[in-house]
Amino acid sequence: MNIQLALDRLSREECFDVIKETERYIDWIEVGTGVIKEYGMSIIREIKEAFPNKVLVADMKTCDAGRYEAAQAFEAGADITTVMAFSADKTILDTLEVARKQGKRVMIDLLGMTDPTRLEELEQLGVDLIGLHFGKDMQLEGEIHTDLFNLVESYSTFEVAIAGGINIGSLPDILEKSPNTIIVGSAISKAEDRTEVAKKMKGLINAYEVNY
Ligand SMILES: O=C(CO)[C@H](O)[C@H](O)COP(=O)(O)O
Repeated sequence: MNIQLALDRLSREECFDVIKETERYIDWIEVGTGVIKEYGMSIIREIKEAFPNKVLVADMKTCDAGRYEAAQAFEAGADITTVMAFSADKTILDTLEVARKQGKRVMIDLLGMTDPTRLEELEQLGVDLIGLHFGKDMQLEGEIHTDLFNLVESYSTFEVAIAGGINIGSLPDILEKSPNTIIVGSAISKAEDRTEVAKKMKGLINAYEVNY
């Protein structure tokens, strides 16, 4: 099970600080949408150059012009780019094609998605990696719940990531659902001792995997 460190609402310098302080305990690095909007593709390039052995996720949240945006992200060094589940099928197919040609991947972000038939369609389109997502603004009114997994429980073909305010308190319930990747942003990046929080979260994951 991977930890994907999400870098959101951080300056360029803070992004590097957070990675350096936690790199022993994280597997994937996500350059957040807001950070990409602030610094452009150059921050993806710089982070990949500095940490070439980490899988780099560009949280592009693409919803149109898929071919162009996927190429942009991959050219900058991303290994995975994100595309919204509500996008047109053509957008999703185009991004998957660009990814396949370059040996890269697309993560489909299910933010706001409640329609199980869309999952069926995504599977038929060839999607293999999806992100369950309890959004930042939704977090102001509640907490992530494992009900999110209901959307994908009848599918064994998807590799599943999950995001949305996951912290040390909510991690044990999430672990019970055995996602492939746990995306953690503010619980680590805004912590006083980031190293300690990342270490504890990785420790909980390792302990769960040993006993599973
Ligand atoms: O995609 C995102 C926001 O749209 C974040 O990367 C994701 O929600 C993880 O961050 P946090 O743990 O702070 O919620």
